Amino acid sequence: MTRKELFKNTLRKSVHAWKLINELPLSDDESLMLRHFMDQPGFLDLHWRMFVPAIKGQGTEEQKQKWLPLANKMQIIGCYAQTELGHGSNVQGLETTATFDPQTDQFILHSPTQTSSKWWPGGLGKVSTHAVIYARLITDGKDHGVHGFIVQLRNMDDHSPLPGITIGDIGVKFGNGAYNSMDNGFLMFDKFCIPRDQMLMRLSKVTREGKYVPSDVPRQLMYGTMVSVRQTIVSNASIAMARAVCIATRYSAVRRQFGSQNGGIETQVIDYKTQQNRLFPLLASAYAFRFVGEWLKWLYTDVTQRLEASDFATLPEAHACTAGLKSMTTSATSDGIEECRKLCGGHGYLWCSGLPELFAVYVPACTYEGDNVVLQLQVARFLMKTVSQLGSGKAPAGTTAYMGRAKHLLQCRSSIRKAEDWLNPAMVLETFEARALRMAVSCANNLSKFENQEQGFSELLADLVEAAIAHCQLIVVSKFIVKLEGEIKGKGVKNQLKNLCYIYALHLIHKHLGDFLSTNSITSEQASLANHQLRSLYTQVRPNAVALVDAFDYTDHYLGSVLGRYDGNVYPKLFEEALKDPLNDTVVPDGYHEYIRPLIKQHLRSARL
Ligand SMILES: CCCCCCCCCC/C=C\CCCCCCC/C=C/C(=O)SCCNC(=O)CCNC(=O)[C@H](O)C(C)(C)COP(=O)(O)OP(=O)(O)OC[C@H]1O[C@@H](n2cnc3c(N)ncnc32)[C@H](O)[C@@H]1OP(=O)(O)O
Ligand SMILES: Cc1cc2nc3c(=O)[nH]c(=O)nc-3n(C[C@H](O)[C@H](O)[C@H](O)COP(=O)(O)OP(=O)(O)OC[C@H]3O[C@@H](n4cnc5c(N)ncnc54)[C@H](O)[C@@H]3O)c2cc1C
Repeated sequence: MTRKELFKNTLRKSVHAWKLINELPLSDDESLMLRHFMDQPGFLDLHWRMFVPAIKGQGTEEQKQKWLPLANKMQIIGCYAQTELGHGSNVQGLETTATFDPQTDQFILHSPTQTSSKWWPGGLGKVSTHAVIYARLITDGKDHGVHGFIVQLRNMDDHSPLPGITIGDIGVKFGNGAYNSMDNGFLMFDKFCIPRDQMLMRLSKVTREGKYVPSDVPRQLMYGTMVSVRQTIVSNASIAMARAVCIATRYSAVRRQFGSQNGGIETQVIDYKTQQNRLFPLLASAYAFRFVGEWLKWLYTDVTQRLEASDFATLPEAHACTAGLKSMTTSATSDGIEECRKLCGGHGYLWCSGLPELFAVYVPACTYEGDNVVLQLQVARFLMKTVSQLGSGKAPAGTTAYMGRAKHLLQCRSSIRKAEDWLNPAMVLETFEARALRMAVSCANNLSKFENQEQGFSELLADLVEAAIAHCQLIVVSKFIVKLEGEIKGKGVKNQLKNLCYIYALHLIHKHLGDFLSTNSITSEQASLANHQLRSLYTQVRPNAVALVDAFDYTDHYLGSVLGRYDGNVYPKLFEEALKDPLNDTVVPDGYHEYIRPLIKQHLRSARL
């Protein structure tokens, strides 16, 4: 499809989905499932996942009563317009202004520079009638920082932009199809007025007289919508990883290369240890991200209930966990999808493998809802704070509880003696805890050598990100182990999950061996025992690998991959797909008479001469 056709088709699908949700009707969970199978980014994502939650989280009761019924019936369509041309990560650096005018009781929204143009919001370019806009609030000449506002963008009769608003699509993005179904947009305000009651005032307020009343709760609650989406992105990472792994695993069982003596049957590529060493950790990651996603959903629900009761104690941890896990799982999944493409050899590069589009549509997850490095630095700040409070009497809790055992973890030596010890959950956990704590403490020690903490932080950014990743990996490993300790129906299933859990942990040790050795969390002998155990786990997973991806229960239609077909009938179907290509509509291609024939004839003529 052309961009215009793709966009229009996405409108058609979205509206059809909305109709089904209402007619059947579907519950919230079923609607989410429908979105999942629609399988295309579109304006509904931003309306339901960001616009509505922003009003719910930051609006007053009156604002919710006014706007939510309209939004819930989709009589207005909204998006989340925060990022600008000049600033995305640095939210405090946004430039759009919202100046209160006491004469008219309105805010005047203005884009003072080109870099202040809103740039990127999904659904903004062509669809949304409304947006939650983030802008600097100015009253009586004083800048109070960034706040949210509900703004109507387009005329409800003919969809034209309201006077004072310039709006459009930012253009084609990475890949063919992929995220181009979405109208990511730009927006400029030219002294555009909105009534005062359209500032989202649950946190801070502006009175009729123009007095600014600051929030009596943490101002970071304004970032709550991002926290909520980051949490869902972790579960989505598992879905995307599982999809790529399903394709690569099934195809690896079908594909044969080498290994036959005198014309016998060749080896299935899945039997090569190199293939297993690249594929099985990704299979394990798909499961691991699912379990940590379930746990994160619980954590998010818990913090939401606490916030409603004005208990803000766990907010920093919820922020660190959602930010860090969003970052870690999306980076691993993007890399994993690309690895799956390579695991499928040349055919993985074909569009009909399903992997190129999956990669193209998935990879912006490393950037949206917070650049992955910027988010790990938030985790690092949280860790540095926690380390600095050790010994102050305030015991670290939740995912940093292990830091409370700093004395032991800083000096303990791993008691792994034989390869099977690497299947001991306590020993594995302690190894990850020691590595994470030692990396964090080492950063904190290095930071303390700087007179200026912020300067030190800047200097040590790369180390801090590594410490943050180590902490996040510990969370994933620990939640996998907790899952195994819970009730799992069927001994066979439990055994398979156990194998995957230890593959996940041991492959991380192998991949980050430098960290584990340099922090003395393990010795090189213990590292080689881990490798030995990993190879043995691969052998145990091998006979069940295809069943473990069949368990994701993806239909062929959803996978959209010739290589990942359930029936393994890959080669005839590759031919079928090739023959569908428009280039094969004619035997002699368009352009032959114009370019190829004259070229060949010229050679023939010169040959005769
Ligand atoms: C084959 C075809 C397949 C098709 C498949 C289709 C499938 C598609 C898959 C996708 C499906 C669904 C996806 C879901 C839908 C996703 C839609 C995505 C749309 C994207 C939207 C966006 O991107 S919106 C914009 C997001 N922007 C950001 O994330 C900006 C990042 N920056 C920030 O968050 C902040 O500025 C930053 C945290 C970096 C710093 O903030 P700042 O105010 O400067 O604060 P600091 O001074 O650093 O910190 C102050 C203290 O506040 C703490 N803190 C910061 N943030 C929070 C928070 N959120 N909550 C709580 N506390 C917070 C911070 O830690 C500091 O604390 P301290 O104690 O003072 O140290
Ligand atoms: C597909 C897609 C959809 C989007 N949808 C929306 C939407 O609906 N609404 C919306 O408001 N926004 C949206 N965005 C914008 C998105 O949220 C931002 O692009 C994202 O937050 C990153 O910000 P940035 O572009 O400013 O990156 P930058 O911050 O400019 O990042 C550039 C580089 O600088 C590095 N960097 C930046 N700051 C630091 C630092 N402090 N320390 C170290 N390194 C740093 C980053 O790691 C990165 O390598 C979308 C983006 C994409 C790609």
